[in-house]
Amino acid sequence: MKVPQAFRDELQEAGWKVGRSPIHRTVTADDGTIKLLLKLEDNRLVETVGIPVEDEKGSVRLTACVSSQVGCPLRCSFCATGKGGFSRNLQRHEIVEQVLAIEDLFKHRVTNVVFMGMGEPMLNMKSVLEAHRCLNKDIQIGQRMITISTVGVPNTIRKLATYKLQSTLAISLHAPSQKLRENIVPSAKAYPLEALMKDCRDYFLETNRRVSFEYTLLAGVNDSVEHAIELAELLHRWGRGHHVNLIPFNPIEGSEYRRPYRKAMRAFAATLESRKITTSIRQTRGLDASAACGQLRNEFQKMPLLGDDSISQEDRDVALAC
Ligand SMILES: C[S@@+](CC[C@H](N)C(=O)[O-])C[C@H]1O[C@@H](n2cnc3c(N)ncnc32)[C@H](O)[C@@H]1O
Ligand code: SF4
Repeated sequence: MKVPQAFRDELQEAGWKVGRSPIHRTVTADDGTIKLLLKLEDNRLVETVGIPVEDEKGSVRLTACVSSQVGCPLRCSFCATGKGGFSRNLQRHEIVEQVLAIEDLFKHRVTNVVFMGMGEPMLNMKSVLEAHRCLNKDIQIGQRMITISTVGVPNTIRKLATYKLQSTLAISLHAPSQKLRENIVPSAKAYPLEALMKDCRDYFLETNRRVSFEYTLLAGVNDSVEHAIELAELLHRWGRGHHVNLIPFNPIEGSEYRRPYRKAMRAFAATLESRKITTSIRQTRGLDASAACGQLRNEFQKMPLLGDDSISQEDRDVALAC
């Protein structure tokens, strides 16, 4: 697909060079998932994943999993991106061109976009919202087909609510209690769980869009039936009709975590379902393509932590507080 003219004009007006970052590497999995590394103008590498899924009628849904930052400063304990360090925020055209690269590679329109690649979108809200606008208005991807995933950055969910997007906000929760969450997600210290849940409830009241919750299952850490019961109680305290997406841990190099057995994942899901919380277990795709987020980039590039000044002092403070 060609770069849309409106997008090209917009970039030129803004004084940006209209170009496409070349593909540095692609890795293709047996299930058709393709992970690619784009080489940015400053030689930094960023990961994007294309995930094709064929429905019963034979039509293909193509999801682009895009990055919002080069690396991530938030250092969640199970995430290869966090372990690889942080370099800089992506600009809007660097986000949009990931989608175009996926379209070119698959020779198919991208139907869904998820901000679940490298980086924390809410630490780069301005570019993410500009890219969102471009994907929706210029590339004609429906707002409801776009998901923004965040581990939670103070004050950003309230701000996002004011835009009244029709897109899905997904919160990476990973634990039903503050203590456990802090162990898994260091940035939770700066944003207590109850404050995060309150902001999610307010987001729903403001936008009428239900927030969905992601929960990466780590064997022996957060995957017991007791954890599921506690999670159901937490969610019911803060609203109704929640959806939880369980993500089996994708092993990363040097990690102490393990992926739970299928039986434990099913028991966790059944416990939530029996408490009226709709639950899905994310199918692991492209595992054979070193698919855990950030892993491929780490193989090709080591980066300095917070070594760049394109992140604002405010965001840097949040990152360093973690
Ligand atoms: C890479 S993050 C990017 C978006 C945002 N920073 C966030 O945390 O929601 C997207 C999702 O990938 C998940 N993730 C990261 N590393 C993972 C791993 N090794 N195994 C399973 N899920 C992982 C995170 O839990 C998060 O829900
Ligand atoms: S899970 Fe998200 S917030 Fe956490 S380190 Fe990875 S990219 Fe950053």
